[in-house]
Amino acid sequence: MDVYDSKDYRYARDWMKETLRLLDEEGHSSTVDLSDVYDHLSFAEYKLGNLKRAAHYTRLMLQNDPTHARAQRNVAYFEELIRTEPEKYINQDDERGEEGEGETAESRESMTQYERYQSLCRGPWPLPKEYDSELTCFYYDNHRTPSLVIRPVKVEVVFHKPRIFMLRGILSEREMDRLKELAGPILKRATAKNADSGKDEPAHYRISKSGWLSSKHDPLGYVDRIDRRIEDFTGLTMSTAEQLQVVNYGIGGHYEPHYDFGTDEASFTDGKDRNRIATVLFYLSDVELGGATVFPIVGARIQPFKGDAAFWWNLKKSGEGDMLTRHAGCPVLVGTKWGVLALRAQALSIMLPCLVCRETCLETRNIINANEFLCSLQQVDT
Ligand SMILES: O=C(O)CCC(=O)C(=O)O
Ligand SMILES: [Fe+2]
Repeated sequence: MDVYDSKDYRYARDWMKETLRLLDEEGHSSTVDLSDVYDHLSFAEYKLGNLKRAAHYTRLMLQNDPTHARAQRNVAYFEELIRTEPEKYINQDDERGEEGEGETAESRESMTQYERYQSLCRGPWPLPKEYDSELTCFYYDNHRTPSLVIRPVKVEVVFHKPRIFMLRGILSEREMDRLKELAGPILKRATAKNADSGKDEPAHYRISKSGWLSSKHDPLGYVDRIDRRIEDFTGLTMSTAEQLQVVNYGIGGHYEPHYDFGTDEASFTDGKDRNRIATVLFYLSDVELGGATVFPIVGARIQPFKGDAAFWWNLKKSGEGDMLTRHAGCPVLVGTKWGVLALRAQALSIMLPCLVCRETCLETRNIINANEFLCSLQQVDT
């Protein structure tokens, strides 16, 4: 019961419910104790804040074993909490009853964030009707950079709020092979910042291997060339960008919903005054099953296609984080997933006046480009 021991109660609940389903389908099992399953299920629901369900499973446990003293005490305890503090203990999950019924637009509305993530990982949601006439595709060049003029980027707008762009066929087979080759020796279990300790540590919500690609280790110049291509089409300077990050997910690998921009004050007050304005996520592989990139708040879903990249702005023109950009990498079910992340940071103090008013930034090359890109791709604040 790894998920249970690691306090991953949502998954623990899913496993327990699957056990119940199998017991129901296959009849009695000599190895699985039904009371034990209800006991774990009840505790998981309790930890998830669903007291009505927790009480329900404990009652089922009592049906199986009416003398179970702890179960008797727990039912009384849950009932007392539901009676005295319903606003605290009856949440959306409880009100909706058991999940698993067919999804509708309405039921999606009332899902928790995490359930939206899970649902989108299972399959796409229909796009809002008003998108029909708005999703477009076009070739993009900036009329200036020779490599772009010769080979414009094929852009497809796949979502509007927030704007999500797909850059089709942006990497060649040779480039992708080279990136994977460079990644081989540097891939390590990915880490994330632990909010309590402030340290980078492996985390259950991010299961993958990753590594930073330095152009120093690439005498053939592939990394530099890709970095420059990003600079050319976004206009965002490489000088404040992070190194390219290769990510590799095996079966079950995933990255739960998060923001790419810094949400804490420290991101703005560490003297650097910068934040991750945009994300480019290159896909170096197709994924046989699973592995989509999803945006649970807005219901967007991107299926990885080898050679394509997804691009979105993390910050609004005001420099504030765009809260609609919360996104996740879904669990890979069959196959492996390779990606390269290019996170672009921009010093906000010099960027903001330029994004608001084009005329004020004529001297700064990268800023002018960023502004043009914003305009030409009709970046809109939401
Ligand atoms: O793998 C994905 O689809 C998303 C990865 C991601 O969001 C990240 O690494 O920040
Ligand atoms: Fe991300």
